[in-house]
Parts: sequence; C-alpha cells; structure tokens
Amino acid sequence: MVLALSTVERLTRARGDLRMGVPVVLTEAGAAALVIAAEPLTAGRLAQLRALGQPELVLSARRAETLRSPVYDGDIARFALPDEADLAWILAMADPAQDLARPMKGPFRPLRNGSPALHRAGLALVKSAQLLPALLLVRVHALTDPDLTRLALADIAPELLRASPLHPVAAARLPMVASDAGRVHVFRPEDGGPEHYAIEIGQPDRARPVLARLHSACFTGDVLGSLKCDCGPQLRAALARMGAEGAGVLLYLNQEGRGIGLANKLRAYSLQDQGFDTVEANHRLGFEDDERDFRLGASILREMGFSAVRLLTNNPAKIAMMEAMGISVAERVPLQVGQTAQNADYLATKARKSGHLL
Ligand SMILES: Nc1nc2c(ncn2[C@@H]2O[C@H](COP(=O)(O)OP(=O)(O)OP(=O)(O)O)[C@@H](O)[C@H]2O)c(=O)[nH]1
Ligand SMILES: [Zn+2]
Repeated sequence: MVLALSTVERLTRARGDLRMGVPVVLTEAGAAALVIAAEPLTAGRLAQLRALGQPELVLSARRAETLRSPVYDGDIARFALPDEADLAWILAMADPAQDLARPMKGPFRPLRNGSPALHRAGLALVKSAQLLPALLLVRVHALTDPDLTRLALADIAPELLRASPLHPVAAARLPMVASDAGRVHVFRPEDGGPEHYAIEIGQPDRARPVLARLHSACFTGDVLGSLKCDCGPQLRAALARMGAEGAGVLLYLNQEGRGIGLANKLRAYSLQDQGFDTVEANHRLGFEDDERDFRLGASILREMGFSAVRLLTNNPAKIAMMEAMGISVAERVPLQVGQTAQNADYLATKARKSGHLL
C-alpha cells in the first residue's frame, strides 16, 4: 500500500527540511530545481549543489535594492553565483548585519532570462519557514533521490502558505492577577505549525460584542519587560480591563516579531541599533513591514462562537481584517499604555509609516 502525503503535509515537511539545511525539489511542467535556504547552508552542501549544476542565488527585491542591484522580476531578484563565492559571501548577501561595516561590493550578476516562477515559489517557502529570504537554486534534469521532499509549483500557492484551520485541543481554568475567572484554550493548526492561545475572562455573552484583544507574541516585551516596545504593558492592560469589566477574550497569537520570528526580530533590533527604524530594518532583512496573518485571530474567535468584538487596538489593519473575515467590530477601544523614552521613536514610526492611531 502507498500512503500519499497531502500538499499541506509536504509543505510542512519542506519547511522543516529547509530549516535543517536540506534541499527541497520544486517541479513545474517538466522542469525541476533543487532549492536550499541560504541561512543554514553548509560548505558540504554547497559543494554538493555545485556538483549538480550552476547554482543561482535568489533574494527578495527588498534585499536586492538594499544591495543596490537591479531587480528584473518584481518582488524577487536572481543572481548567478560566482564560482569563487564561498559560504561567507552567500551569507553576507543574505544577511544585512555587516552591510555598514563591510559593504557588499558589486558588480553582481543579475539574471533575467527564463521563468522566475520556481525561484519565487522557493523564496515564499523559505520565508514561510521564518528563515532569511535568500536561497540557492540549481536546475536539475532527472531527479532520482526519493528522500527529498518534492513540491509542484501549484502546491506553493499563497493561500497554502498561510495559516491553516485551527482546532481546540485543551483548555483549563486559570486564576490570574487580572481575574479569578480566567480560562486558557490552546488551538492547534492542521499544518503542524505553531499553536495559538485564547485567554477567556469570565463568561462573555456570545450574543453581544465581546471586549477582545489580538495580541502578537513579543518575547522581549511580554516576558523580559523590554522598553523598546509597548507589548508587555498592552498585554497586561488588556487583561486588566477585561478583568475589570468581568468578561473578555485575549488571543495570544504566536506571530513573534510581526510574523518574522524572534531570530529575525533580533536581527532587526541590531539594525535598529545601527540607526534604521523598525520598518527600514524589516526591509533590509528582505521582509515586508508586517508579515502577520490576522485571519488567524478571526478564525479562532469564530471557532469560540464570537461574531462581534469591541477591539482593543490602535492598528487599523487589525480592524479591517476582522471586518473582511466577517467579525464585526462594534467599537475600537484604544490601548495606549507603556510609552517610554526608549520606544518613543518606535511608536512614532508605527504611527507615521504603518498608520497606527495615536
Ligand atoms: N519585526 C519587528 N517586530 C517588532 C518590533 N517591535 C515589536 N515587534 C513585534 O510587533 C508585534 C506587536 O504586536 P501587537 O501589539 O499585537 O500589534 P500592533 O500592530 O502594534 O497593534 P496594536 O498593539 O493592536 O495597536 C509583536 O509581534 C512584536 O514582537 C520590531 O522592531 N520589529
Ligand atoms: Zn514588543
């Protein structure tokens, strides 16, 4: 008997492979390519790739623009990998950490012939694995290695890379400082991705708009008391308000660093120490300003039986996404706490560039 894996199962496996530094096979109408993420690349794997053919380096357009290299393929850029390029060169192309100290010098050899479809799909996959958006691609003809995960181009559709349906797995009563009547629910996505949590306070009436907060994980702010952002005070103020009103629901979404993960957020913090603001830092790393999928929050709310919220937020994008997902926002409840000397510039940048309400 043959057990065929579903597309979602192969996508999840591919993300794991890429994070380990294992190549994945992408196919499209007879063409095939091996892709491997730049971040976990080793010298041994690089040598194996070179033995198979001429590797191409793929970066996001944002990263290529930072390197002042022309971009021919819209949101991505392809380069010939120079024969003399070693691991350090590839990492310096991928990671902006040393951009100022040791600027990368061109001329780079951008590629513009042939279809960039496999390159683009590979980069989306690498990014969804929360790795720096940079990869090597080698075109191959016949591929015999049955151990490698294979994906067809159609498997890497944007909707498949996003959060998959979530289901409740466990819940328990949790008395908290903010309220005796707390209950924590864990939701697990079908694609094996990170779990997300709902903290229910009291017994909110499902027939009326519930006081709700969509909180994105911030290890540095929530746990360490970082002064660089306002997340910790926002988390505690939201719970306190729900405790005072006697009812509410706070979703704790594991979308650390606006969806780029803690490692990349710390890379962004290092760039901020070099003088770039929070948005510029994300762009230099090759990410968009905000890589979160707020549909996640709406689906958990719906799963819990809520259809209308009084949303604690200063972010209009969260309100728009709730409405688009059929959760009506009866009221925006501002959440302005935790301003410090160290986060004044950060909050001002969010207001100026990301449309946050003050
Ligand atoms: N990439 C990146 N992420 C950051 C930075 N500072 C904070 N974060 C992350 O930003 C997110 C903030 O989450 P929220 O407080 O839910 O979002 P918000 O968009 O500010 O909206 P509201 O607080 O609801 O107004 C968390 O995931 C933090 O980890 C930064 O400088 N760079
Ligand atoms: Zn934070």
